[in-house]
Amino acid sequence: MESYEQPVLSVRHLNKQYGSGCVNCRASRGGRLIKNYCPVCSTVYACRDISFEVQAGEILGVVGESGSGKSTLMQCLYFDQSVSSGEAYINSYKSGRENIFMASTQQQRYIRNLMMGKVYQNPVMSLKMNFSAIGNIADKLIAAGNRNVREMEARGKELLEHVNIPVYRVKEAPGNFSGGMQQRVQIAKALSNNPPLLLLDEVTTGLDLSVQASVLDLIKKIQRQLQISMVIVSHDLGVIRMLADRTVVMLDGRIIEQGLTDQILEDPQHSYTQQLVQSLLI
Ligand SMILES: Nc1ncnc2c1ncn2[C@@H]1O[C@H](COP(=O)(O)OP(=O)(O)OP(=O)(O)O)[C@@H](O)[C@H]1O
Repeated sequence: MESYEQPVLSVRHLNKQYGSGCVNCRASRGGRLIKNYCPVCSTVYACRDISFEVQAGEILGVVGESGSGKSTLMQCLYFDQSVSSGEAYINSYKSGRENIFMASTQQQRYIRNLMMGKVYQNPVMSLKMNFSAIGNIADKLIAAGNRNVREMEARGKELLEHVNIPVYRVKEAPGNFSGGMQQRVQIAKALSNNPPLLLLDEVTTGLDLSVQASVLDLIKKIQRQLQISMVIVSHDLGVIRMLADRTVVMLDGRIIEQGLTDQILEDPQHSYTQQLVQSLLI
C-alpha cells in the first residue's frame, strides 16, 4: 500500500491503567468495576481497548464526560504517559510499520519533535513563560536540530503572525499575554516543525466565549491551509461539531461510538451519546 493511502495515525487496542489490578478487576472484564474504577484495589482503567484511525487532512474529535479517559489517551499518544498495552503507528515514522510505543526514548523524542505537535488546555504545560513568544518557537526548532538563528527568527515571526500575534509583541513573554493569545502561541509552537499530526486537548476550555470562537476559527483556518491531521479532545460536543470530520465518543475509558460527526449528531446510537446530542439542542 502507498504511504499516502495509509492513515496518518493508527491506534490499536490501547490500554492504560493506573494501578496493577487484582483478582476482582482483572478477571471481570469490567463487570466488577464502578465505571472505570476497581473498588477492591483502587486501580483505574483510564483507557480500555481504544482503536481508531486518523486519515490525512482529517480532524478527529474525541468527546466524553470528565474522567472518560480523553486526556489520558492524548498523554499516551504524546508519550507523556506510558501505555499499559497497545500499539500505535504513524505513517511518517518508519513507513507506519513500527509501533511507536515500543520505540526507544530517544526515538520517541524525535517523533514528538518532528512528527507531532501538542496543544494543552493549560499553556504552562508547553510554553516557557519566562522566554519570549519567539524564544518559545526557537526552543522547539532547536529541539528538532535547527541552529541557524536568522532562520529561526524568520520562522518564529512567520508562525506568530499566522496566529495573529502582533509582530511588535513577539519578543514579549507569553506570561504577559491573555489566555487566547497564549493558546495561539502554543498553536504556533506546535506547528513550528510542520508536523503531520496535531493533538489538541481541551484547548478552548476556560476561555471566554468570543475568545473561544476565535481560537476555533484559527484551528479551522490552519487545518484548511496546511491540510494537517488533527485529534481534538473536548467534553463540549459544540466544539467537536464545529471542527471534527469524524468523532469518537468515550465513556468510562471505552469508545462507545465512532463515525462521521454529522451521522453521530443526527442519529446517535448509544444512550450516552443521545444525551450529549440532546444537551446541544437545549
Ligand atoms: N495519574 C493518575 N493516577 C491515577 N488515576 C488517574 C491519573 N490520571 C488520570 N487518572 C484517572 O483516569 C481517568 C481518566 O482521566 P482523564 O484525565 O484521562 O479523563 P478526561 O476524560 O480527560 O477528563 P477531564 O475532561 O476532566 O480532563 C479518571 O478516572 C482519572 O481519575
